Amino acid sequence: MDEERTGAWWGRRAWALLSAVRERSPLVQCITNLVSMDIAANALTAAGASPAMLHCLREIPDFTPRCHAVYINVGTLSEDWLPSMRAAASAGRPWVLDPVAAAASGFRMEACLELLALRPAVVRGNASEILALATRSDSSTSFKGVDSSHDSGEALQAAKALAWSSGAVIAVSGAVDFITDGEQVLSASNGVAMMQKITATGCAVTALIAAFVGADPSDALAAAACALAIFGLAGEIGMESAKGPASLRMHLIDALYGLDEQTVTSGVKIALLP
Ligand SMILES: Nc1ncnc2c1ncn2[C@@H]1O[C@H](COP(=O)(O)OP(=O)(O)O)[C@@H](O)[C@H]1O
Ligand SMILES: Cc1ncsc1CCOP(=O)(O)O
Ligand SMILES: [Mg+2]
Repeated sequence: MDEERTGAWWGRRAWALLSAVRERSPLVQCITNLVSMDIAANALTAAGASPAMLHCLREIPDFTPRCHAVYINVGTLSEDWLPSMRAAASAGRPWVLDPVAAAASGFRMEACLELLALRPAVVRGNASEILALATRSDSSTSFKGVDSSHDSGEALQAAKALAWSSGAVIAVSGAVDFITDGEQVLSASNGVAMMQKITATGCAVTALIAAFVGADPSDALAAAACALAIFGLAGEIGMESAKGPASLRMHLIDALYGLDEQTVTSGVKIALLP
C-alpha cells in the first residue's frame, strides 16, 4: 500500500463509502432467507440503498443485470430457490454470499461450494461457517445451526486459505470481525454482544456489504470492512437506548440511518493486522 492506512484513514474511507451508498442508492437484489428479509431490507433502506427481495428464476434475466449488486443467502435454502441463486450469481453483477449454517447438510454444503465457484466478491459468515466452508466439512461435532460455536479468531487461517482458493474476500464476523483477501487482513472491532441476540443481524450486515460493494465495486476488501464497522457502530449507538434485543433492533436501524461524518470518522475501528 502506498499510503499509511491509519485508523483515521479508515474512518474517512468508511464515511466516503457510506456517503456513496446514500448518494448512489445502489439497487441490491437479495435472494435471502425468509427470517432475514425484513431486517435486511430495513437495514439497506436505512443505510441509503435500495433493496429488492426478488427470487423468481423467470425474472432474473430482466432484473438482475439492472442491479448494482446481488446478495445471496442460503439460510432457508430449498431445491426450488437454488436455480435462481445460480442464475443471479452468474448475471455479471458483483455479488456477495452469506453461507448460513453451511455445515447443516451435504446438500447445503454442495450448494455453497457451487456458488463459491461462481466468484462472489465477498463471502461473510460466522467463524463456524467459514471453518466448515474452508474444510468442505458438513459433519462437525460442534455444529450449532445458524449460530457460531467458534470465535472469529479461530477461523482466521481458514479465511485466508478460503480467500486464496476462491478469489473472494472472506469476512469472518464475531466480537472482532476479520476481513481478508488472502494477503492483507483487516480487523473491525465495532459492535456489541447483544447483536447476537437479534436473529438475522449477520444476514443484515452481509446485505450491507453488498450495498457497499454495489456503491463502489473497486475495492471489495474495504467495502466489507467498512460495512461491518459501520453496522457495528450503529449497534454501539443503538445499545445506548436499547433495553434488550427487540429495542436494539429498532435503535440499530435508527442509528444506521442517522450516522453523521463526525460519528463515523471517530467511531469506526478498523486496523490492518501486521
Ligand atoms: N460478541 C460480539 N461483540 C460485538 N459484536 C458482535 C459480537 N458478536 C457478533 N457481533 C456482530 O454482530 C453481527 C453479526 O455477526 P455474527 O453473530 O457473527 O453473525 P451470524 O448472525 O451470521 O452468526 C456482526 O456485525 C458482528 O460484528
Ligand atoms: C434462524 C434462521 N434459520 C434459518 S436462516 C436463519 C437466520 C440466520 O440469521 P443469522 O445468520 O444472521 O444469525
Ligand atoms: Mg449468519
